Amino acid sequence: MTLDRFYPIFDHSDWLRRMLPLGVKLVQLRIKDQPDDAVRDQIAVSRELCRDHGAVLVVNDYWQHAIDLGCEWIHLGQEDLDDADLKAIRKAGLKLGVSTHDDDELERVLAMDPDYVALGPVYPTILKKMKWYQQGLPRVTEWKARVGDIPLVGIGGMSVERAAGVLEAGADIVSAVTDITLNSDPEARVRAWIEVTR
Ligand SMILES: Cc1ncc(COP(=O)(O)OP(=O)(O)O)c(N)n1
Ligand SMILES: Cc1nc(C(=O)O)sc1CCOP(=O)(O)O
Ligand SMILES: [Mg+2]
Repeated sequence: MTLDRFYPIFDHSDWLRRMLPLGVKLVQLRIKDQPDDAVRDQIAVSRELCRDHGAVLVVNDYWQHAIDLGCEWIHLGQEDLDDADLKAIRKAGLKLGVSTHDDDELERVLAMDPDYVALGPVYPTILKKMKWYQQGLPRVTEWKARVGDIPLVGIGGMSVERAAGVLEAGADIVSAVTDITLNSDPEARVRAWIEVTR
Protein backbone atom coordinates (compact mmCIF):
# COMPACT_ATOMS: atom_id res chain seq x y z
CA MET A 1 0.00 0.00 0.00
CA THR A 2 1.31 3.44 -0.89
CA LEU A 3 0.74 6.01 1.82
CA ASP A 4 -0.37 9.52 0.91
CA ARG A 5 2.40 12.14 0.88
CA PHE A 6 0.43 14.50 3.15
CA TYR A 7 0.19 13.32 6.75
CA PRO A 8 -1.53 15.75 9.14
CA ILE A 9 -1.65 15.06 12.87
CA PHE A 10 -4.61 16.09 15.05
CA ASP A 11 -5.33 15.91 18.76
CA HIS A 12 -9.08 15.26 18.61
CA SER A 13 -11.47 13.24 16.47
CA ASP A 14 -13.40 16.48 15.80
CA TRP A 15 -10.48 17.60 13.64
CA LEU A 16 -10.75 14.41 11.59
CA ARG A 17 -14.48 15.01 11.13
CA ARG A 18 -13.65 18.44 9.68
CA MET A 19 -10.64 17.52 7.57
CA LEU A 20 -11.34 14.09 6.11
CA PRO A 21 -14.09 15.36 3.78
CA LEU A 22 -11.49 17.67 2.20
CA GLY A 23 -9.53 14.69 0.92
CA VAL A 24 -7.04 13.82 3.68
CA LYS A 25 -6.01 10.18 3.09
CA LEU A 26 -3.45 9.63 5.86
CA VAL A 27 -3.94 11.06 9.33
CA GLN A 28 -2.65 10.57 12.87
CA LEU A 29 -4.69 10.87 16.04
CA ARG A 30 -2.25 12.14 18.68
CA ILE A 31 -4.04 12.60 22.00
CA LYS A 32 -2.17 13.70 25.10
CA ASP A 33 -3.34 14.12 28.69
CA GLN A 34 -6.87 12.80 28.31
CA PRO A 35 -8.67 10.19 30.43
CA ASP A 36 -8.20 6.71 29.05
CA ASP A 37 -11.88 6.11 28.22
CA ALA A 38 -12.06 9.40 26.32
CA VAL A 39 -8.99 8.37 24.32
CA ARG A 40 -10.53 5.02 23.52
CA ASP A 41 -13.80 6.62 22.40
CA GLN A 42 -11.98 9.03 20.13
CA ILE A 43 -9.93 6.26 18.56
CA ALA A 44 -13.14 4.34 17.85
CA VAL A 45 -14.79 7.40 16.30
CA SER A 46 -11.70 8.20 14.24
CA ARG A 47 -11.50 4.63 12.97
CA GLU A 48 -15.07 4.90 11.67
CA LEU A 49 -14.48 8.32 10.13
CA CYS A 50 -11.38 7.07 8.32
CA ARG A 51 -13.20 3.98 7.08
CA ASP A 52 -16.01 6.17 5.72
CA HIS A 53 -13.52 8.39 3.88
CA GLY A 54 -11.11 5.73 2.64
CA ALA A 55 -8.31 7.16 4.75
CA VAL A 56 -5.55 5.49 6.75
CA LEU A 57 -5.71 6.18 10.49
CA VAL A 58 -2.51 6.06 12.52
CA VAL A 59 -3.02 5.90 16.29
CA ASN A 60 -0.26 7.55 18.28
CA ASP A 61 1.02 5.93 21.50
CA TYR A 62 -2.08 3.88 22.43
CA TRP A 63 -1.09 0.56 20.89
CA GLN A 64 -3.28 -1.57 23.19
CA HIS A 65 -6.39 0.42 22.28
CA ALA A 66 -5.40 0.19 18.63
CA ILE A 67 -5.24 -3.60 18.91
CA ASP A 68 -8.51 -3.84 20.86
CA LEU A 69 -10.35 -1.60 18.41
CA GLY A 70 -9.10 -3.33 15.29
CA CYS A 71 -7.07 -0.41 13.98
CA GLU A 72 -4.45 -0.89 11.28
CA TRP A 73 -1.62 1.50 12.11
CA ILE A 74 0.17 2.81 15.18
CA HIS A 75 2.97 5.31 15.67
CA LEU A 76 5.46 4.76 18.48
CA GLY A 77 8.39 6.89 19.59
CA GLN A 78 11.54 5.58 21.21
CA GLU A 79 10.18 5.71 24.75
CA ASP A 80 6.91 4.13 23.66
CA LEU A 81 8.92 1.30 22.14
CA ASP A 82 10.54 0.58 25.51
CA ASP A 83 7.16 -0.45 26.92
CA ALA A 84 5.32 -1.75 23.88
CA ASP A 85 4.67 -5.44 23.25
CA LEU A 86 5.92 -5.63 19.68
CA LYS A 87 5.00 -9.29 19.37
CA ALA A 88 1.37 -8.55 20.30
CA ILE A 89 1.36 -5.59 17.92
CA ARG A 90 2.61 -7.69 15.02
CA LYS A 91 0.36 -10.60 15.91
CA ALA A 92 -2.63 -8.25 15.67
CA GLY A 93 -1.45 -7.31 12.17
CA LEU A 94 -0.82 -3.69 13.07
CA LYS A 95 1.51 -1.69 10.89
CA LEU A 96 4.14 0.27 12.78
CA GLY A 97 5.47 3.78 12.23
CA VAL A 98 8.37 4.92 14.39
CA SER A 99 10.15 8.15 15.30
CA THR A 100 13.88 8.68 14.92
CA HIS A 101 16.16 11.58 15.74
CA ASP A 102 19.71 10.22 15.64
CA ASP A 103 21.87 7.35 14.42
CA ASP A 104 21.34 5.09 17.42
CA GLU A 105 17.57 5.44 17.20
CA LEU A 106 17.63 4.67 13.49
CA GLU A 107 19.74 1.55 14.01
CA ARG A 108 17.38 0.42 16.76
CA VAL A 109 14.20 0.77 14.71
CA LEU A 110 15.57 -0.70 11.50
CA ALA A 111 15.92 -3.97 13.41
CA MET A 112 12.16 -3.81 14.08
CA ASP A 113 11.21 -3.85 10.40
CA PRO A 114 9.03 -0.72 10.63
CA ASP A 115 6.40 0.21 8.05
CA TYR A 116 7.57 3.82 8.00
CA VAL A 117 10.35 5.76 9.67
CA ALA A 118 9.87 9.37 10.73
CA LEU A 119 12.79 11.77 11.03
CA GLY A 120 12.41 14.94 13.03
CA PRO A 121 12.44 17.71 13.73
CA VAL A 122 13.45 18.62 10.20
CA TYR A 123 12.79 22.26 11.07
CA PRO A 124 12.31 23.76 14.56
CA THR A 125 8.94 22.89 16.07
CA ILE A 126 6.85 24.89 18.49
CA LEU A 127 4.60 21.95 19.35
CA LYS A 128 6.77 20.35 21.99
CA LYS A 129 10.15 20.70 23.66
CA MET A 130 12.77 18.47 22.09
CA LYS A 131 16.43 17.64 22.58
CA TRP A 132 17.05 18.23 18.88
CA TYR A 133 16.73 21.69 17.31
CA GLN A 134 16.59 20.90 13.61
CA GLN A 135 17.90 18.08 11.44
CA GLY A 136 17.97 20.02 8.14
CA LEU A 137 17.44 18.80 4.59
CA PRO A 138 20.81 17.04 4.10
CA ARG A 139 19.86 14.78 6.99
CA VAL A 140 16.59 13.91 5.22
CA THR A 141 18.63 12.83 2.19
CA GLU A 142 20.96 10.77 4.37
CA TRP A 143 18.04 9.09 6.15
CA LYS A 144 16.38 8.15 2.87
CA ALA A 145 19.58 6.50 1.69
CA ARG A 146 19.66 4.53 4.94
CA VAL A 147 16.03 3.44 5.09
CA GLY A 148 15.87 2.39 1.45
CA ASP A 149 12.39 1.27 0.44
CA ILE A 150 10.83 1.98 3.85
CA PRO A 151 8.70 5.14 3.54
CA LEU A 152 10.39 8.14 5.17
CA VAL A 153 8.27 10.76 6.95
CA GLY A 154 9.65 14.24 7.52
CA ILE A 155 8.18 15.99 10.56
CA GLY A 156 8.83 19.12 12.56
CA GLY A 157 8.21 22.73 11.55
CA MET A 158 6.62 21.67 8.28
CA SER A 159 4.63 24.12 6.21
CA VAL A 160 3.00 24.22 2.80
CA GLU A 161 5.95 26.31 1.61
CA ARG A 162 8.54 23.85 2.90
CA ALA A 163 6.85 20.64 1.72
CA ALA A 164 8.31 20.50 -1.81
CA GLY A 165 11.86 20.93 -0.56
CA VAL A 166 11.48 18.16 2.00
CA LEU A 167 10.05 15.79 -0.62
CA GLU A 168 12.85 16.71 -3.04
CA ALA A 169 15.40 16.01 -0.31
CA GLY A 170 14.13 12.44 -0.07
CA ALA A 171 11.11 12.28 2.22
CA ASP A 172 8.22 10.24 0.88
CA ILE A 173 5.69 11.83 3.24
CA VAL A 174 5.46 15.16 5.03
CA SER A 175 3.72 15.43 8.39
CA ALA A 176 2.42 18.62 9.98
CA VAL A 177 0.56 19.84 13.05
CA THR A 178 0.60 23.56 13.89
CA ASP A 179 0.88 24.75 10.29
CA ILE A 180 -2.72 23.57 10.08
CA THR A 181 -4.14 23.72 13.60
CA LEU A 182 -2.89 27.26 14.35
CA ASN A 183 -3.78 28.62 10.93
CA SER A 184 -6.64 31.10 10.84
CA ASP A 185 -8.27 28.97 8.12
CA PRO A 186 -7.32 25.33 8.72
CA GLU A 187 -9.57 24.05 5.91
CA ALA A 188 -7.89 26.33 3.35
CA ARG A 189 -4.51 25.24 4.66
CA VAL A 190 -5.36 21.56 4.26
CA ARG A 191 -6.52 22.24 0.69
CA ALA A 192 -3.19 23.97 0.01
CA TRP A 193 -1.31 21.00 1.49
CA ILE A 194 -3.20 18.59 -0.74
CA GLU A 195 -2.41 20.74 -3.77
CA VAL A 196 1.35 20.79 -3.13
CA THR A 197 1.65 17.11 -2.25
CA ARG A 198 -0.45 15.39 -4.94
C1 LIG B 1 4.87 11.02 12.14
C2 LIG B 1 5.32 11.20 13.54
N1 LIG B 1 6.62 11.37 13.80
C3 LIG B 1 7.05 11.54 15.05
C4 LIG B 1 6.15 11.54 16.11
C5 LIG B 1 6.61 11.67 17.52
O1 LIG B 1 6.39 10.49 18.28
P1 LIG B 1 6.97 10.43 19.77
O2 LIG B 1 8.43 10.62 19.68
O3 LIG B 1 6.48 9.20 20.42
O4 LIG B 1 6.34 11.67 20.49
P2 LIG B 1 4.79 11.97 20.75
O5 LIG B 1 4.16 12.35 19.43
O6 LIG B 1 4.15 10.74 21.30
O7 LIG B 1 4.81 13.13 21.68
C6 LIG B 1 4.81 11.36 15.80
N2 LIG B 1 3.86 11.36 16.75
N3 LIG B 1 4.42 11.19 14.53
C1 LIG C 1 4.99 15.33 17.31
C2 LIG C 1 6.33 15.65 16.77
N1 LIG C 1 7.34 14.73 16.73
C3 LIG C 1 8.46 15.25 16.23
C4 LIG C 1 9.72 14.51 16.10
O1 LIG C 1 10.72 15.09 15.66
O2 LIG C 1 9.70 13.34 16.46
S1 LIG C 1 8.33 16.87 15.79
C5 LIG C 1 6.72 16.88 16.28
C6 LIG C 1 5.85 18.10 16.22
C7 LIG C 1 5.40 18.46 14.84
O3 LIG C 1 4.59 19.57 14.97
P1 LIG C 1 4.72 20.81 14.01
O4 LIG C 1 4.34 20.36 12.64
O5 LIG C 1 3.73 21.79 14.56
O6 LIG C 1 6.12 21.33 14.10
MG1 LIG D 1 4.77 8.78 21.47
